[in-house]
Amino acid sequence: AGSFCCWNNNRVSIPVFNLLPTSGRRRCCLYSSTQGFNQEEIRQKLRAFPGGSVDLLKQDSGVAVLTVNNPARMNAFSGSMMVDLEEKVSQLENWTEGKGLVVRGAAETFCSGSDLNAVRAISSPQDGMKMCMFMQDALTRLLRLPLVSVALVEGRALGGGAELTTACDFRLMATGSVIQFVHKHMGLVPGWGGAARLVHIVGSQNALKLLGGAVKVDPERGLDVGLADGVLEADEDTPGASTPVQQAEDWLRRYTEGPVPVIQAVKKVVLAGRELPLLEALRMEKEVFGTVWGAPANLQALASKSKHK
Ligand SMILES: CCC(=O)SCCNC(=O)CCNC(=O)[C@H](O)C(C)(C)COP(=O)(O)OP(=O)(O)OC[C@H]1O[C@@H](n2cnc3c(N)ncnc32)[C@H](O)[C@@H]1OP(=O)(O)O
Repeated sequence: AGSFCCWNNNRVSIPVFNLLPTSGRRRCCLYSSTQGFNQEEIRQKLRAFPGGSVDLLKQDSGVAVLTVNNPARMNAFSGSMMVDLEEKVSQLENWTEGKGLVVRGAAETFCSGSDLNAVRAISSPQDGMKMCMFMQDALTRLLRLPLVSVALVEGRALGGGAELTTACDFRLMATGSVIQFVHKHMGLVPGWGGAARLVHIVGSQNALKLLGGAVKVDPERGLDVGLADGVLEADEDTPGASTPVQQAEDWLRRYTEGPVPVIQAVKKVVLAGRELPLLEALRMEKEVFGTVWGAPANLQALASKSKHK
């Protein structure tokens, strides 16, 4: 109880996430050893390609900032950064006070995908698939966090960087930024789950256009196809103007304002609706409903006789 399953390939059932209670959440992997997935072995292989970091700042406001930090390589993901990412996702899975998450890149650019130096060194299909499973697992768990997440896209989000934006609930694009699934130009397709998520976000027709054409998506086009949820205007000339991260946090506030259990419950019911067949989603909704019905926020709202004008 308290979790549900998906991925019945090879008759393996994988817990998706735990709903009750929020504390002591169990970490779960998308793949198991039956599919050749040994997380510790892959971690060790990835650590052989160091450089950069993925940094997590958890704030008292309940909104965390996750920064992809490798500016010398336009925030490309080294192997050790993939391990960092997975570790930071684990920390967020256990963050009971969390409500929101901003995912960004250091030095005013988002992420240029996987580090091509590492890619060259692990170009065997077997190793590539292991890296792919590791990143699919980390990014699926990122999207399934009971936090409302937004990718703050400044500069470029290329290849795996574009895939990372799809592992957030929302995407905010800064003026002049570009999201581009450049995989076709690299003789590849997305492997970090980016294609599957893109279809959910923009529909299969648009996904085919964006992947098949390796289209440069600027903010205008992003809004048009539904990949972007908002555009941040540059405001460098105004003294005291808020930074892009502050702007992203302000934008997110409309969804994260309120008690932690309620915000987390909202994300959970939406996630259930997005990932589960209807009957299972309805059951899950009932379970989550049970956690908020008669809970302090609900009782307080009833006592205050609030009107929704
Ligand atoms: C999952 C599949 C994948 O993600 S495959 C990887 C997809 N990504 C790419 O192919 C990105 C290739 N890089 C580029 O197109 C350009 O570097 C971009 C990002 C447009 C930036 O161009 P520009 O502003 O001219 O800077 P630059 O090329 O001089 O780059 C600065 C330094 O960063 C490096 N860099 C950039 N991207 C990567 C990467 N993905 N892996 C490793 N290094 C990368 C560049 O090589 C350059 O380094 P250096 O200064 O020459 O030492």
